[in-house]
Amino acid sequence: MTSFECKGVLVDFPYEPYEVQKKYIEKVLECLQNGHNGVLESPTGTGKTLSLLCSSLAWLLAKKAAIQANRMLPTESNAISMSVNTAAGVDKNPSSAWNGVIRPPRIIYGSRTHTQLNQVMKELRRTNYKHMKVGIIGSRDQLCIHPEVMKESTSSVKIALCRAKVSTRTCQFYNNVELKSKEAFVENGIADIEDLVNKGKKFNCCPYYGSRELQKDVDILFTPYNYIIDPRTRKAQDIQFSDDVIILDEGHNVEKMCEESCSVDISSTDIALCIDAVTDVMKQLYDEKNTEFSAEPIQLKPREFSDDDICVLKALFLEIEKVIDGIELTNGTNDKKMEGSYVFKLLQGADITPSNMSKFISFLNSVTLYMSSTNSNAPHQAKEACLYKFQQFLECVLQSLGSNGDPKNTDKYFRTYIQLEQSKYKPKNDTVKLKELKKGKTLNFWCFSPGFGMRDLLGRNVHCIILTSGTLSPLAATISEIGIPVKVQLQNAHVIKNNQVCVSVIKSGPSNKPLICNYSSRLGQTLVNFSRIIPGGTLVFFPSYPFLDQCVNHWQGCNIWASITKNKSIFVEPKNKDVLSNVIDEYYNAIQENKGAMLLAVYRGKVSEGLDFSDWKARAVIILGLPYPPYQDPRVVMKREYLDEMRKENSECLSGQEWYKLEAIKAVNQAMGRVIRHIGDWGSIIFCDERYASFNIKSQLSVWLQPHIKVYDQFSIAYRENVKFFKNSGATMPSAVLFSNASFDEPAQATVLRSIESVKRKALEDDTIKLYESYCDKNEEKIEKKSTLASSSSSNSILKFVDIFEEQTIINTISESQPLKVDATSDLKPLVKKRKLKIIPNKIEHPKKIVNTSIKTVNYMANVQNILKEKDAYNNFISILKKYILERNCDELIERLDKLFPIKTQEIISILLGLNDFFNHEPNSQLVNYCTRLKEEHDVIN
Ligand SMILES: Nc1ncnc2c1ncn2[C@@H]1O[C@H](COP(=O)(O)OP(=O)(O)OP(=O)(O)O)[C@@H](O)[C@H]1O
Repeated sequence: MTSFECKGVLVDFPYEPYEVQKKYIEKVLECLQNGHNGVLESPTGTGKTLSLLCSSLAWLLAKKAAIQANRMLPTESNAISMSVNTAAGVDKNPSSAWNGVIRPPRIIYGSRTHTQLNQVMKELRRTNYKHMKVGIIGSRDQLCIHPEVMKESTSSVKIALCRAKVSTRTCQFYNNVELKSKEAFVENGIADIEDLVNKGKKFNCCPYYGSRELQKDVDILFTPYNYIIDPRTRKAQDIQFSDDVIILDEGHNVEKMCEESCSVDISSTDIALCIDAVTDVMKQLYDEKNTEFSAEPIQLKPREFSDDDICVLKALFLEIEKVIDGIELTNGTNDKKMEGSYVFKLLQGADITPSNMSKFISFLNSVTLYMSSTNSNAPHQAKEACLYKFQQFLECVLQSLGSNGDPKNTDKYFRTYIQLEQSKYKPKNDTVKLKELKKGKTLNFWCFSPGFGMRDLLGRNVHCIILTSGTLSPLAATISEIGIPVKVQLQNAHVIKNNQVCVSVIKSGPSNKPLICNYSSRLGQTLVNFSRIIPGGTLVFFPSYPFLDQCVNHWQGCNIWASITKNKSIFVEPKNKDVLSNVIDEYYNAIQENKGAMLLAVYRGKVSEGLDFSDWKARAVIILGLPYPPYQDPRVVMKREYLDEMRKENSECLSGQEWYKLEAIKAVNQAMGRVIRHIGDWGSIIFCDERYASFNIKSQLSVWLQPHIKVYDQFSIAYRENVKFFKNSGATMPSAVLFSNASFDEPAQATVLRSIESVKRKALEDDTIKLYESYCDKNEEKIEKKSTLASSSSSNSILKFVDIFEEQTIINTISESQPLKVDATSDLKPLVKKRKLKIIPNKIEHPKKIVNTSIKTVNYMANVQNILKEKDAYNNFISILKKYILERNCDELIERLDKLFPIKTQEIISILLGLNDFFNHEPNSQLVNYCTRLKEEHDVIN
């Protein structure tokens, strides 16, 4: 543990701080002392979390001391008082007082997920501040311990059921909150969600409500940041600020979340279910009256509305349904783009206006409460959830007026978009007829300004907001989007040395054709090559799931997939997040088994953030394409249009096109940040797309990475550089320990490693060398074994042969120094000379064995390409071949070839005849006869 002074504040730190940490801490203190907002970027692994925790809590102690000192020693001239006041900084909201007593602020620490917060809490345990009062906010999903509520599958039903039990005081755990929550939840130590649940069970006390009670009195409150940003969640959780400091860690998604949390939609089906819900309530009211005379009256919550109210509500929903039905969509596009306030006009048609909306919302709230307390069967709950959804819709629409209730805000920051309803969920019962669904519409109310939500947050008596992440580049764009005044900025360098990262932009693939995302074959061959030299884990990012699927299908249909799997086990990020953890476990296991693994994932997906890919879990990230948002997507179109309008008013605002491009870059920055996770980590970032060579794109990538970028025109040179990198780093980096010897799940592995004395370090290096040798030996063995196979057997699959043709769109003679174009370990005759690759610590092995290659095949395809010239014609040739192989219809083959080559030169006839060489196992006499005939004709003519 070390202590140092920064801006008059004494900061205790568990390690000797890195230079970048000192800079970071200084900026945090600048924000806290002056009440200024900050946007701070510091790459992953630079120890942001510790810096944030130690600096903010050190400042909080100074602030508390200042409050105390001012109470005891009110004279400004007092030296002690002056120094603590300097450290504490300005009193931005001097009115922050509880019961007349000035209350110190809280640090509200928001991160994206609870998993990330658990990591933060682990870091807190390492510090001298671990004894400060800690709170955590969780949802009912995470904290509820009532067996009946827990077994429900959807959050909205859980909420409804919980609220019903609380309001009728039928939850024993809730009933114990008042008595037992202090005993259960207040004690020394940092309790995470799991601890709260365990304590709740032990004391029979509700962790959700119990922990909520105590949150007002903590020093630091951990919460997923949607609880801070989303106004509706804030309200539901009763989160109020009082001169508190808001930290939004992992804040690269904050802009999106701000927009999302202020956007809503409602569909015709939802309204139909609301009508059903109200009809059910009417029936219930009728039954209620009848049960008054039954022998055992049912316990009901006293309702807060009359029978007449509920009839009015039904009439209102019928009116809304009519209004939505009556919206005329634009011919052709079947949608309608309108200004934000259009929603108010629609609602006015059903007599819902801004002035009566709040009343209406609380009326809806009492109806849903009544429903949840009286009936809990599934269809009933689905309807109740829709009623709740409509209530949320209205709340969001009302909030669009802003804190000052100005209708101009709605038009300035929001847009309405109406489209035909996509049937997301089918009605389970007869309540909604299908034909009604078909003509249904969805009313989207979208916020396009993250600044709207951020300004709202800032206006709620907060001391300052610090937005931080490893990837906020380009900073100016981020600041422009969040739309609040930002006085403190930082873009930190990395803590790693130059030899720990290799960044290559590769402009062309192994076949020397430009690398760009459309060509799955070229990308596939690139991956085949890299799969041979990257040790441990490799992450490959794709711009979208459809493109990922397309590549996987294509590669599985040819030899690419098989070639990669010989070097690495391949895993694909599933769309369903429930199975993701299994896939990740298997990926980790495959890496531990020494063969290594490759994980194909999508930008903005689960793999691109939040999972641990330190050390061997990702020694390389391969970047494919540029993940622009879907250009035609209505929301993307409207966001671009919105920004262009804003740009006219404010030249500092991003234009639609700028935003669109930056969205792609931000996703890339996030994905490539997976590779270096701590000071001892090392790895390669490989951009497989020529567009990254352009200044415009390069200059938007994370600042720390830019000096490392090397652009390669030729694949072979980039490949060799990477071979060298893996050889050198593998041999010299201390953290290149075999993780099978270390605890795989321990994120602080690096820290442990760093503390290993130099003697042990030598042993680690030896381990590293062994690891490389084992990779190398295995690889070599495989190559030798399979090469023999390949040369001894003739092509056993013509279909594969055709695929190879398709993959190898260019077939030039390849020098031995070049990387491989085709996998020599495949069952096919290799098309090119193959270099045997061996990675050893001190030198790169040069090819020893050259597999006999079919130059004839190479030349053949080159000739076909030469003659056909046009890409379409060449593709047609391949498809004719494929079809023939599948269907064996020789007449059709000849007929189509005849058309494809209308002029029959000697060369063309040779080509056609030459085809037979590739049909080794099935000589095609018809083709031979056809060619003979052509030759005779040709000879006659000439
Ligand atoms: N000065 C230091 N010396 C040694 N270890 C440190 C130092 N600072 C932080 N660490 C440790 O380094 C590890 C990596 O830091 P951490 O993950 O907090 O970085 P980060 O920048 O917060 O990353 P992320 O972007 O993922 O939040 C942690 O285990 C942390 O305890």
